[in-house]
Amino acid sequence: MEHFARLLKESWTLVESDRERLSGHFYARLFLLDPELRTLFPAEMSGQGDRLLEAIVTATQTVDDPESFDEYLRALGRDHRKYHVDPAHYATMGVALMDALRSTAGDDWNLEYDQAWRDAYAAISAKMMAGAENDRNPPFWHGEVLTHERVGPDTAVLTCRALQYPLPWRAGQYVSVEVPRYLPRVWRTYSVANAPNDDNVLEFHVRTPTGAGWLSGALVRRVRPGDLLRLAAPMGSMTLDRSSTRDILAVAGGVGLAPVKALVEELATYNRTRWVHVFYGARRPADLYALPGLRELVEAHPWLSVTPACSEDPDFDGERGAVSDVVTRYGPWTNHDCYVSGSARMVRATLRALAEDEVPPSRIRYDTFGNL
Ligand SMILES: NC(=O)C1=CN([C@@H]2O[C@H](COP(=O)(O)OP(=O)(O)OC[C@H]3O[C@@H](n4cnc5c(N)ncnc54)[C@H](O)[C@@H]3O)[C@@H](O)[C@H]2O)C=CC1
Repeated sequence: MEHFARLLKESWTLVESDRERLSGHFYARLFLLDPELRTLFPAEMSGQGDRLLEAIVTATQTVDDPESFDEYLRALGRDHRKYHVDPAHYATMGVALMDALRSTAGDDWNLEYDQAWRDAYAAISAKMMAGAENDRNPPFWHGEVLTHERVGPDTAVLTCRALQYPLPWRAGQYVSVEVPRYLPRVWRTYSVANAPNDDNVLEFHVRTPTGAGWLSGALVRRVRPGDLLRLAAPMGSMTLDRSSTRDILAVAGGVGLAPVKALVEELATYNRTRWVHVFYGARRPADLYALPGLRELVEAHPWLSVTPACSEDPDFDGERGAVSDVVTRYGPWTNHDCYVSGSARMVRATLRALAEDEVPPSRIRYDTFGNL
């Protein structure tokens, strides 16, 4: 297995710096092999298109740890049902991937590399197909927007009800979202900001700093109550371990508060014994949109404390600085279960702080949507 993983990583270095060419070749080949596949992708390919290749490559690079990535790949397979991907498509994608790798790598590509990628792709696609096949849920749910509130110039909190079928997510997980009316076939992941409930209602917190994020832009600025969304495949491992008796540290940056709020709501249904400390960082006080709701939860639950922090307001009447630094000031957190949610850089900084406190990695849960 070590040799196999080394071959994959070594060969990846031949194409890594030429991602654009790899991606261009992959999609050109894919659509030539099966022109029908083009209809599964959005009209505007930049950004979205790369996600497929990205997912394949990420999975291939993690093949040396098959146990821990088994569930990830199955979930990815379940998630891909929303694109109406079938087993024949997986075979076509494999051919396009191999062609793209060979032509981008050039003369240094060899037979050993070729075999390693073919084996890796076969293993990954088999797991993804198994995940898709065993999924009893629909490929996606329709969700009707119930409420939409602008809580800042760039930020919205919205709720929607999944229609027809129950949507079984766990507190802390994320789902894929599409807004067919404005951006058909463009899917992005968002953490669900509330705990599962009998009403099948999901809450999302979305922020889009000026100019960034098509889908987030539509969710913040265009979506209205009554609009239909599509939701797919709950994923992610930032979930509660109910068997643990350790106290909890949750660190959230900006709208990274969403999954943390869901976890706290879930804890409110059964916790009596674990202290739960939430650190909630934002740039300015006006960005702490969720603070009033959190304060209500603190009033209701004696085991909960919330510490807000502002990183860009030297006059803030509370903790100042990046939330990762603030957490360090309150530590050590060595004996806590830790949850971290925010931008990739915020997560990285917080993981470093927790490593200094010697928190065992197995007690830290996080999901990032960007590369760490
Ligand atoms: N499950 C998850 O991990 C989730 C992650 N997110 C991500 O969270 C991010 C939130 O973005 P915004 O609301 O714009 O937050 P932001 O960029 O305004 O940052 C909020 C706070 O996070 C901390 N922070 C940011 N960059 C940092 C750095 N380099 N080092 C240390 N601390 C840092 C600071 O305390 C800052 O005040 C997005 O990237 C979003 O994709 C959102 C929801 C769920």
